[in-house]
Amino acid sequence: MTPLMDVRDLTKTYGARIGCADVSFRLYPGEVLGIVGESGSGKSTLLNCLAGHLPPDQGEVIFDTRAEGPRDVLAMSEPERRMLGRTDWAFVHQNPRDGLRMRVSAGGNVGERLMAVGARHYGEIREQALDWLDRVEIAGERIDDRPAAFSGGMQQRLQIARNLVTGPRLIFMDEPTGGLDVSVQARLLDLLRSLVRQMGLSAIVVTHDLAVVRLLADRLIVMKDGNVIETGLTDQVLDDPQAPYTQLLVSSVLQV
Ligand SMILES: Nc1ncnc2c1ncn2[C@@H]1O[C@H](COP(=O)(O)OP(=O)(O)OP(=O)(O)O)[C@@H](O)[C@H]1O
Repeated sequence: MTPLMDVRDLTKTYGARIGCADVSFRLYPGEVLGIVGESGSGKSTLLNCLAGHLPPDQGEVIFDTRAEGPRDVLAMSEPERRMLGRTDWAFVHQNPRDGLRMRVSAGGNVGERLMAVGARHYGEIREQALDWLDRVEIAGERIDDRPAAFSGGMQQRLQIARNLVTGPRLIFMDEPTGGLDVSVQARLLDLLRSLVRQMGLSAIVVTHDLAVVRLLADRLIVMKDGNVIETGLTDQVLDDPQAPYTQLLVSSVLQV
C-alpha cells in the first residue's frame, strides 16, 4: 500500500537549538498517528514542518496527493502547498481562535471553506453548513451566530466542522482538547473518534495527554529533545513501554 505520508530524516533547528532531528515515519491511509512527549520535546515543530507551516532544514515529506499522486511537499511552490491545505489537508489548532474567523458567522466559517474549493450555490452551501453543524452537535438555530458567542467546546467543534467539510484526507491536530474542561474534552474526543472512523480519515495528533492518544491513535511516536525515541502500536507503547523515558512518561512521573 502506498503510504499517505512518507517522512524522511526531517530536521529543524533554531540556531544551535534542536527543534526536531532526523524524524522518519510512514503514515498509511486511515491511520491515526499520535506524537507525544513532554513540553519542548519537538512535537509542535515536527507538526508544523509536516503541515508546511515551518520550513525544515533538511528532509523530505512525500504526500500522496489526490490530484497527482506522491509529491514532495517541501519542494512544492507556496500556492501549491496552500491549495493542498484547502483540499487534501486540514489543521485543527489548540486554540479555536487560531482556526476560526471570529467575526464571521458559524455558517460562514463552514461555508467559506466550500467556496474556497469552488462551491457557488448559496442554498447548497448553507445546507451543507447546517448538516456539518449538526454532525458536530451544534444546533442549526445557531448558524448565524458568531463563534465569540459560543463556549470553548462549541468553538472547537465548529473548527472541526470548518476543517472537515471539504473532505480532507489528512487532518493535523495540535492539542485538540487542550484548554477545555475535562468533561468537555471527553465529549470532543468521542466526537473526533467517530468522525475520523466514519470518514476513514488519517490524522496526526500532537498531544502531551496520553488519554487523548489512547482513545484516538493507532500508533505512537514518542519524542524527547527533538528525537524520536520510541514508536509502536499505541497499546503496545503505553502498556509495555521499552525506553526508560517512555516508562517515566507513562507512569506520569514526568511533568508533561
Ligand atoms: N521559534 C522558536 N525559536 C527558537 N526555539 C524554538 C522555537 N520554537 C521552538 N523552539 C525550541 O525547539 C524545541 C522544541 O519545541 P516545540 O515547541 O516543538 O516542543 P513541543 O514538544 O511542541 O512543546 P510544547 O508541548 O510545550 O508545545 C524547544 O527546545 C523549543 O525551545
